[in-house]
Amino acid sequence: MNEDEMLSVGIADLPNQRHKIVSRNGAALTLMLCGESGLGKTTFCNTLFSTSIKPHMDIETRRSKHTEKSVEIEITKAELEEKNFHLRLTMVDTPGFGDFINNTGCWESILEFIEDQHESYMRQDQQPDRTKIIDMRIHACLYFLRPVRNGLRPMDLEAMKRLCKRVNLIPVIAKSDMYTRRDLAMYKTRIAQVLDYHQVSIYKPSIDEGDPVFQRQIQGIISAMPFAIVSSEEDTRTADGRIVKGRKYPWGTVEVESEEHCDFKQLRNLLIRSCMLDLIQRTEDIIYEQYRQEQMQVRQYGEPKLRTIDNSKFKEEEESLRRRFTEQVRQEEARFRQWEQRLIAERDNLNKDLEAQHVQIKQLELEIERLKLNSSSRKR
Ligand SMILES: Nc1nc2c(ncn2[C@@H]2O[C@H](COP(=O)(O)OP(=O)(O)OP(=O)(O)O)[C@@H](O)[C@H]2O)c(=O)[nH]1
Repeated sequence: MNEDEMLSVGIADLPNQRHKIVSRNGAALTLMLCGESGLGKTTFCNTLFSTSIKPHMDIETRRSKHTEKSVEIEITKAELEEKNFHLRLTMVDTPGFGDFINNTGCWESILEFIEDQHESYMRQDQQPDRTKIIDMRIHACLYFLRPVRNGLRPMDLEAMKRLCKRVNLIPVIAKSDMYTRRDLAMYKTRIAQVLDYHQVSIYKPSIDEGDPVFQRQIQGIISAMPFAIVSSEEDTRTADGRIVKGRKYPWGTVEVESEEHCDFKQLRNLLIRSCMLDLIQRTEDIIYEQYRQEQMQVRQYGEPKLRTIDNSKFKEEEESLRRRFTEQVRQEEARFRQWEQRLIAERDNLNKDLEAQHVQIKQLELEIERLKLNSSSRKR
């Protein structure tokens, strides 16, 4: 035993114990992919984990989904292992999101799903036996963007405004190989400005003050936000003969992993290497805690969740039904009013006839009276 060991009580060994526990238990990460169809969500997911976790949707299913007019929730689970560390991964896709001409409120079913996971966890946490808790709380929502001249489409802004309160929101510019360097830089600046102006709080990793290497890494990640990504499941050969994941064009190869070409590497660092624990911890300590506190203020123990958000698609249908019903009632009322007026007019006519006949009878009666008087005076 050296002098240092003799003097210390052993607290410094705690990180090693922690490391052993975490290595043994592995981790569970739940990611949500949000964004309109065809922006490369499936490709990104498979590129990120270098396996075919998510199958691509075939054209026919994609086409039929476009006519369904609803946002679905599609869950894919996978177990990944690297150097004896197990990651239980859950990917939540949202087919149908933002795919329609009128996308009003399409974020609501997604928001409801996210809140339902907090709710489900809260309910299980209130039970006496908490050994079998199923935790599907979303640790990060990757929001795939198709940028426009002034930064963001109104729908994306509205959706992100709501999502950022319930989940670690990470906006990404999808298929960034489609834009020139200049346009991409402009989009990045504008998106950041718009998000800032509208107070959409996107996820920012916390910087560990003590570790300068880690600090530099995190600063690199933050400065790359919003990430502009390129994904590809294909291996391609570069001009200098390397085999890389990339997209081949007549003018050259876009390398997924090159920081010169896109921010894929920074995003992967954030999600898997540097900030996975921070994402999980922030979900638990800040986002879930806020949800729990809000609910506890308006509900009593065991009371079901107040469903303030109804699916807007149903709301629209309900509204149009209500309008149709009101219109039908209005038409029927007008028909009855006409019918009533006709009846009243007919009654008035009949009354007039009756009155005329009454007058006629009275005259005849008078005539009879007069004739009677005449005949009796003649007899006398
Ligand atoms: N240029 C370019 N194309 C991409 C990129 N990522 C994916 N793609 C292509 O875009 C098409 C759609 O990709 P998917 O990954 O199926 O898109 P998705 O968002 O999952 O679409 P849905 O399955 O309809 O929800 C495929 O042909 C991909 O090869 C990218 O970064 N750049």
